[in-house]
Amino acid sequence: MRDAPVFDVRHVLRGHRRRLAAGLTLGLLAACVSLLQPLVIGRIIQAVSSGGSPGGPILLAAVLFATGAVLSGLHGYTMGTLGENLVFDIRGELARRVLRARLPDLQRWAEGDLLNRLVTDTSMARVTMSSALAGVTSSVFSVLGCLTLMALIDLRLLAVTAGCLGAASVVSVVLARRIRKQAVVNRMDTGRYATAVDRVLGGMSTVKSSCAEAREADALDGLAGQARRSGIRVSVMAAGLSPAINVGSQIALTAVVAWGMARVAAGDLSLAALSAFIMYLFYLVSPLLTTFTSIGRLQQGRAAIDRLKEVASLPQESGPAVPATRARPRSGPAVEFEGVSFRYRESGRNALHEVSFGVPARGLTAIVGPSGAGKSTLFRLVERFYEPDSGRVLLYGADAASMPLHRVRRLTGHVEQDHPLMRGTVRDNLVYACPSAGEDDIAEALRLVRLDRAVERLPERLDTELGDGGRGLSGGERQRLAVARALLSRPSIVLLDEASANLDADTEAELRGVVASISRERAVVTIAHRLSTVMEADRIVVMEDGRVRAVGTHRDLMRRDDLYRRLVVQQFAPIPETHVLAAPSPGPDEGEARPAGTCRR
Ligand SMILES: Nc1ncnc2c1ncn2[C@@H]1O[C@H](COP(=O)(O)OP(=O)(O)OP(=O)(O)O)[C@@H](O)[C@H]1O
Repeated sequence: MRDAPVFDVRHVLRGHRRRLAAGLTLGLLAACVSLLQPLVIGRIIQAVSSGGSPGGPILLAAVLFATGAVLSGLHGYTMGTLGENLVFDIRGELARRVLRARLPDLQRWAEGDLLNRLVTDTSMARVTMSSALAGVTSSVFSVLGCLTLMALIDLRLLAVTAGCLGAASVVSVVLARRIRKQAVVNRMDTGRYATAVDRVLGGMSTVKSSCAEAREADALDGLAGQARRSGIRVSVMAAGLSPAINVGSQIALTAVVAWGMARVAAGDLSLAALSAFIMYLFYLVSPLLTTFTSIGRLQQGRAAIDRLKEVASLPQESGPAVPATRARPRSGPAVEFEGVSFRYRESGRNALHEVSFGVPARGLTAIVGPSGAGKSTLFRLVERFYEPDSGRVLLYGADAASMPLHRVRRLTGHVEQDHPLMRGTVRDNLVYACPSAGEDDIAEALRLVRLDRAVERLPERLDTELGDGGRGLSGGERQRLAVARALLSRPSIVLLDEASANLDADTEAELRGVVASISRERAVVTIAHRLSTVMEADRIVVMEDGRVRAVGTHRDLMRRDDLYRRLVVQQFAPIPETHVLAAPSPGPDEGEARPAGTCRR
């Protein structure tokens, strides 16, 4: 495992230095041009009052207005595209880190929360970077320019202005900090809401069949209300930014006019200088307001970026993430467990204890045992989703821990127990692990799992769209499609987790034939609760409480392993007569509609 390298906006900004520099330069030029405008307007007034021709200054003013408009448009465009490019990079980097994250760490995250961060928080970061960054950069230049020109006119009036606006600025800075804290809370509340929505959408049929719609709607309302309250707190604080600056500037204006006029009367200051100063004071207010409201928005964006940093810090899988090439198996057993012990971090006890057994390079190896015995955990270790705490997993004699990850995954084809399919067409699902598969290979894989006729009957055949989890196919068809997908990439080791769980007796018998034929040329390891599917396996590994209890053939194990014998007997025992004959005694309301209120869900 390796930790993800530091993810920071500054780090991401490095790749966009030129555009940033261009944006800042344009902002600076736009500010300079707008600062020149009062000077030229002064010259127009002067020309008119002295009876001269104002044509020249008017033309200059027109040029300045046009140049200012073009420059600020270009500045907005440059900073806007900078924001979009930055967020594009951030999204790409985050997607790569999520895809390469270690599965156990990733699975600790609620899917809804992760989705909310990747979509909503990145959008928020985009708004921050495109509009708020543009606002801050251009307005800061205008503020600094105004202050410089005001200082040149009269330092003492500037001190009064700075005193009044400085106090307002301190209030605004304090508010901006609080906005960030509240924005973090609001983003978390929104994340909780997204998680709850995702949970409900994922279990919609359970919600409906449990009559839980009203309960879930109330729970969602509660979470939405929480997000609303924290959102309102952010808005209230953000709304306080403008009044603080407005009040500060009004007090400054009153003080400057009152004291300035007194000084004009005393002959200490010219009326022209006071007018120019007041004009700049008016000019100062708008960029100052933009600066602080943009800072407020930047703080909200930083809250979103902080949440993105948490996603980016997900520990990454080790091994080079290079395009996979087909791994060439060496001789020897396909898989060997050597004294492997393993405990899930969340769990108090070991899922596997000192497990040792081998899987030959050819043939069918079955793993059986009661629920929770550790069977699926073995597959997770072979695929290196998890690393053993002690012991080794060897693939064709090489320690899987020291092999490049893509090689381990290329060696194996895994049919998982749950959700083996994704939204997309039948073809997308089939060629997922082997996008270059040809039509003949696809047809052959479908024929092998006896799915060819079922696919022919679909409205768009291979191009029929499936819903989430493969909705649109029956459970058995989904399972066979997942097996076909695993076979299509021609792995050396096929891992089938409960691969026959959803099959009817005929299809199960057919699939058994398929498994037997593919196991002639590769290692097939299958986990099955239905022992009928594995009785012909070349070797059967019996697991109990995370330990290997016995290894042998069906005949062997029937003779010498109590647990195996019990599992077989339980499965093939006839249904006791009491279970067949004993019907539930009729209740008082038998045949009548269930009275209202009986369902207390
Ligand atoms: N992600 C996990 N986090 C914590 N504990 C887990 C996790 N997955 C499995 N376990 C625990 O590890 C043990 C072995 O689980 P495993 O899924 O390997 O059993 P199994 O034999 O495949 O069971 P089944 O036949 O019911 O699928 C169980 O006690 C289970 O509760």
